[in-house]
This record gives sequence, C-alpha cells and structure tokens, in this order.
Amino acid sequence: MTSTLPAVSDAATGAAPTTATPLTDDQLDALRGRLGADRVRRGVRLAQYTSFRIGGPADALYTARSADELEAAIRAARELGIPHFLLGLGANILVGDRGFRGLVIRNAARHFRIRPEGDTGHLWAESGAIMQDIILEAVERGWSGIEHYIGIPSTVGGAIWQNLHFLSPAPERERTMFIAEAFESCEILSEEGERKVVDADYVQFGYDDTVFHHRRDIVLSATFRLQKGDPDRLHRILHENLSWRGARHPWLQIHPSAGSIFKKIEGVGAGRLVDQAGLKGHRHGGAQISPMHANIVVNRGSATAKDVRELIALAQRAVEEKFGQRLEPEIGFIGEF
Ligand SMILES: NC(=O)C1=CN([C@@H]2O[C@H](COP(=O)(O)OP(=O)(O)OC[C@H]3O[C@@H](n4cnc5c(N)ncnc54)[C@H](OP(=O)(O)O)[C@@H]3O)[C@@H](O)[C@H]2O)C=CC1
Ligand SMILES: C=C(O[C@H]1[C@H](O)[C@@H](CO)O[C@H](OP(=O)(O)OP(=O)(O)OC[C@H]2O[C@@H](n3ccc(=O)[nH]c3=O)[C@H](O)[C@@H]2O)[C@@H]1NC(C)=O)C(=O)O
Repeated sequence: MTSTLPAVSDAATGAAPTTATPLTDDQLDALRGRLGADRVRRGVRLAQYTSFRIGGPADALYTARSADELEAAIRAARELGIPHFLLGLGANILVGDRGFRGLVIRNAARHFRIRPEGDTGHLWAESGAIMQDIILEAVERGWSGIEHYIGIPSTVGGAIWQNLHFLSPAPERERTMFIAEAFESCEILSEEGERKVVDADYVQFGYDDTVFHHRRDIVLSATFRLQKGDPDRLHRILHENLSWRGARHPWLQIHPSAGSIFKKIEGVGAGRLVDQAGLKGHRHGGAQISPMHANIVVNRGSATAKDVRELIALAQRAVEEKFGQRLEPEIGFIGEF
C-alpha cells in the first residue's frame, strides 16, 4: 500500500518549530577553542548516528569520549548559549531532514568496569556505554541483573533517561522489569551546573519517565548493583529474549527504525489499534508501518523524516476516526523538519 498526503503541521506530531538560527562562524570558533579545533566537525549528516538511518546535518558535531569530555562539551554549549542536543545511540529519535541548528554532542564515553564485593558486583559505566556491551561483559563474568535488556539499542544514559524495561524471564513473563531495579546511583551534571552523585530517590523512576524528562540534568555515569548468577540461566535469558524480540520486531540491521513509535496505551496496545485500523504494511514514501508490528515504523531504504512524520499523522488520524483514541508519539523529534 502507498499513499500521498499533504505535509503535516508540527502540532500533529509534537515536533519542534522549524525556525532555529544557524550556528555562526564566531560560535563555531568559540566551540573549537573550548573543545579542540579538530574535534568539532561542521555539517555532519546525522542519519549515520541514528537507528532510523534518517536525519540531515548538524551545524557542529562533537564526539565525547569520556564523561569528563561530555561534561566539558555540555558546559561549553551552555556557557556560550549554543543550542545543543545530546545524542546516545539515536534509537529513540527522529532527526529532521534539515538537520540540527547548533551543536550535537555524541556520547561515546564508553568506559566501564565491574568491582566485585562478596556476592555483589558494582558495575560502573560511563553514560555513553552501549547496553549490549555491558550486558555481555556482566554475563561473561557471571553477574546477573541487566541481562533482561539484551537486544534493546540504547546507551546507559538513554536507558536511565527512559527507565529501560522488558518482560521478566520466560516462561512466565508475568511482569515488566525495569533498569531501576538494578540501579544504585548515577553521577550527573545538573541543570545548575553542579557535578554530583544522586540516588534513585532523585531520579524518580516511572514508566518511560524519570526526572531527566523534566530537568536539564545530564547523566555522566551510572552504577548498577548486580548479583552472582548461574551462567547457564543467564545465557538462557539472553537467547530467549533475543528470540522473543526477533520474532516480534523487525530487525534493525535490515529494517531501520526507532522502536515503538507511539506510547503504550495501557490494556489496549498502541500497536493493536494501528493494526486494527488496517495500516499494517502501509507504505508512505520510503517509510512503512512494519508488517511485523504495527507500532513500529521502518525505513525501507529511502525514507525521509517527512515521510515518517506524515505516516505518523496518518496513523493518528485513522485510529482517532475509528476508535476515538489519540496516539501520542513516543519518540523525540529533533532539529528542523
Ligand atoms: N524497549 C525497546 O524495545 C526500545 C527502547 N528504546 C529506548 O530508546 C532509548 C534509546 O537510547 P539512546 O539511543 O541512548 O538515546 P537517544 O540518542 O535516542 O536519545 C534519546 C533521549 O535520551 C536522552 N538522553 C540520552 N543520553 C542521556 C544522558 N546521558 N543523560 C540524560 N539524558 C540522556 C536525551 O533526552 P533529552 O533530549 O531530554 O536530553 C535524548 O533526547 C532508550 O531509552 C531505550 O529504552 C529504543 C528502541 C527500542
Ligand atoms: C519497542 C519498544 O518497547 C516495547 C517493549 O519492547 C515490549 C516488551 O516489553 O513491550 C511494549 O511493546 P508491545 O508490543 O507490548 O506494545 P504495543 O505496540 O502497545 O502492542 C501491544 C499489543 O498489541 C498487539 N499488537 C501489536 C502489534 C500488532 O501489529 N498487532 C497487535 O495486535 C499485541 O498483542 C501487542 O502485545 C513496548 N512498547 C511500548 C509502546 O510500550 C520501545 O519502547 O521502543
């Protein structure tokens, strides 16, 4: 199926207005003075850094390779008054075709280590560490607590920001497990510019929600509390969870996406509503409602951000007309569309 549609308004999907001011040469020079002349790159296409493989150029891009570099970059942008965006694995965002006006800070601060203390393992990781990397290392060393989240693309920072979750182990799968359950503390750069360690009370973990949705704090690193686990059981959970996802969700390597496109509707299922509206497999330009899961929009190779936004609006309209339910996008809309 294909469709042709007029452009949607920003109000339809919650995307930011498209009137930002480009970075000036003086601002670029100032950033280079603070972060290194060869470290701040101009006009880098963001598609390569998102799981959707969509997105225009950033005026400037800086890759932070440690928590200290991340702190320095955020401080520089704040002090110079330059609009900035912190990019994790780009797994939960749609970047506009015209890219981002300002500085994109790509979080590649990936150091981590595990400190054993009796039957407890304290896993400390910088916020750009990739969840899959720390999960595999923990399992390899017989530590349990984060194995449930295998297969979900995310940095540690993104995982805390959203309170990463997945179903409890098979066969019961009786409840949703949250990264909050393994969380010990995290170090942040606060909105006010203070670097400090905070606990779970500060983070206020909810469903798809933490304090970081409401305050401009940045997670620099996090510590998770792990327990000794039976290696065979840990490996079984990895295999079962990867199989569960593989059977239900399109594979990112083949069909790039940003995971669920609409927020959960408790007891109903956003995916079910889009499915029952008859849109499974529906194509709009290079974007498609996945034939495997109707709450996932996939890039069939040539999708633009415009295609995706129009498809989102089409699904919202169809579900509203048929079921009277308003679907809210789960993903963030970044930059100019
Ligand atoms: N359950 C699933 O199957 C899937 C889940 N996901 C979710 O998507 C997210 C992907 O993470 P990732 O690719 O790393 O993030 P992204 O690069 O997609 O960034 C998403 C948001 O995370 C926030 N963020 C990222 N890093 C930090 C940090 N260090 N400190 C504070 N906020 C941060 C930013 O919020 P802000 O702009 O407010 O600063 C940003 O807008 C995870 O939360 C994951 O749970 C994604 C795909 C599938
Ligand atoms: C993929 C993501 O998270 C996933 C997470 O991996 C899994 C496992 O915990 O549970 C949620 O999926 P989900 O498939 O249960 O969510 P929905 O899209 O709301 O679907 C609910 C239900 O609708 C039904 N459904 C789904 C798709 C479809 O095409 N047809 C259909 O009938 C299924 O029975 C499904 O179980 C998360 N999605 C949301 C929106 O909460 C993500 O956040 O990007």
